[in-house]
Amino acid sequence: MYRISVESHFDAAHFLRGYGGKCEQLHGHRYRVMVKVAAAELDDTGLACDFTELKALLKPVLARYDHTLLNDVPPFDGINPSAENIARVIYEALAPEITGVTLESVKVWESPESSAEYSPD
Ligand SMILES: Nc1nc2c(c(=O)[nH]1)N=C([C@H](O)[C@H](O)COP(=O)(O)OP(=O)(O)OP(=O)(O)O)CN2
Ligand SMILES: [Zn+2]
Repeated sequence: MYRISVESHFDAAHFLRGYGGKCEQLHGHRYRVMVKVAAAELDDTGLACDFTELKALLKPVLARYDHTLLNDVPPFDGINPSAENIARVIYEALAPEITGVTLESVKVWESPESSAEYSPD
């Protein structure tokens, strides 16, 4: 099995409703996002999945959230924009777009020290 990943980022503000601490206040992050896919075989070019194509699929998904207040952007107007929820929402947006390889997980960093990763199993 081959596993490959691409990374990108977006900048956004958020707050965590009901958190009961400092993160309930409006603040911002440069969110780093890693997408991992797996493939059993390589194509004739020797690629499991073209990094460029994968990044092109990720770009419009992250553009929905870049330079926004996440709490105003669906579905985060209804669920908290935690790193966990952001990772799952990005996974679910990407999954239908990815063909020929398996989308394994999406990982979101709020800071260099703090991240959440979502995979459906
Ligand atoms: N499991 C999670 N815990 C927390 C999340 C989250 O998404 N998932 N988010 C937050 C806040 O968004 C907060 O911005 C991040 O908290 P923290 O890393 O503690 O804050 P700092 O970046 O200011 O780090 P310091 O080490 O305190 O400087 C909280 N928890
Ligand atoms: Zn935060």
